[in-house]
Amino acid sequence: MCTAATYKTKDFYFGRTLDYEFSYGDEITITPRNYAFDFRHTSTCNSHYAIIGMAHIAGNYPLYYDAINEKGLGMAGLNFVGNAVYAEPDDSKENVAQFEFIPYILSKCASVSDAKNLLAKINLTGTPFSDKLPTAGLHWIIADKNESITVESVADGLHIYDNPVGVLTNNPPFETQMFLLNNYMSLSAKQPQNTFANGLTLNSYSRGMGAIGLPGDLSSASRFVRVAFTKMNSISGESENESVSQFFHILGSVDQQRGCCEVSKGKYEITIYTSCCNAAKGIYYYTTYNNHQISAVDMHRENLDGTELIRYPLITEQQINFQN
Ligand SMILES: C[C@H](CCC(=O)NCCS(=O)(=O)O)[C@H]1CC[C@H]2[C@@H]3[C@H](O)C[C@@H]4C[C@H](O)CC[C@]4(C)[C@H]3C[C@H](O)[C@]12C
Repeated sequence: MCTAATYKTKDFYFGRTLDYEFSYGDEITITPRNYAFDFRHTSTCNSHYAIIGMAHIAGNYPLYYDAINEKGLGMAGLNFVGNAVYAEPDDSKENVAQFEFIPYILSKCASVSDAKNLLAKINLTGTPFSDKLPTAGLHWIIADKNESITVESVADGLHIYDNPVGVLTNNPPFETQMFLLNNYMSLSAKQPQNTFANGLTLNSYSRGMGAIGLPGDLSSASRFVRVAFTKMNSISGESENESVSQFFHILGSVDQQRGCCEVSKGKYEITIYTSCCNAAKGIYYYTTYNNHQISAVDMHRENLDGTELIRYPLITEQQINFQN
């Protein structure tokens, strides 16, 4: 399972949890402006916006899971297994392989509005990266400081939805996730009023009773509701530390602990990493399952006019701050 979320204070923040039972070998990867993107079906793109995000690098190619570009646009891919259906290449459109969808959009678009225009010309194909890395069944969230959209490629084509909550999880399809929110419209951050029935006295005996009914399990549909409620009721200061801290708390509401989600005998899905990008400043913050200390890579501390990928392996060991 995975969850992506957006958050706005003074700056715009974008991130996700990556939940899985194993890691492909992920690195914070900066693609500078002059790295040549050899897109599979279209021409090579020699000059583009710089990108920072989490990627598995294969054959010097950044296979991004989630990233932002220097213009403040963010994009993340989340599992959509069983529903994702990609197209065959079509000569009348710009064919983009699913593994290059994030770099394709982030290298060319400065905003969601740009992305919408480009998406109208795109045919998303199932072309695999290699026989070792077959096609991943995903759907995507694309967001900037003003708006978010969800992109789903399904049996009847490519769908682009406005995403007014700015969150995404996995199955079922996004429209159904949004519809299911109707079931939770009476939840509140405030204490509830007794509307149960006339003539019966009921009392709020604990704080937090306005959100009784908020689902607590790890299913994708439940995480969607939980993170939407948490994010949309979130209040924090506007400073960088307060904003980043609050963002990790939002995604902390859907954190996955080893042992609670068995995917096959003895194998458990966990939150491998949690990311939080300051999309305005080009900073990628992250924590990992075993390291809750926030680490960060700032794209603007690198030469963004270069031609080679810049890679930072994840710091996965906890650094406990002993005070005595
Ligand atoms: C497994 C990851 C998604 C995690 C997730 O959504 N878990 C939820 C599980 S479930 O639905 O609830 O069962 C996805 C997100 C991005 C994916 C990677 C990126 O798409 C980049 C390449 C794409 C290649 O086709 C396959 C390898 C790969 C390197 C992908 C491996 C894997 O499918 C990743 C890492």
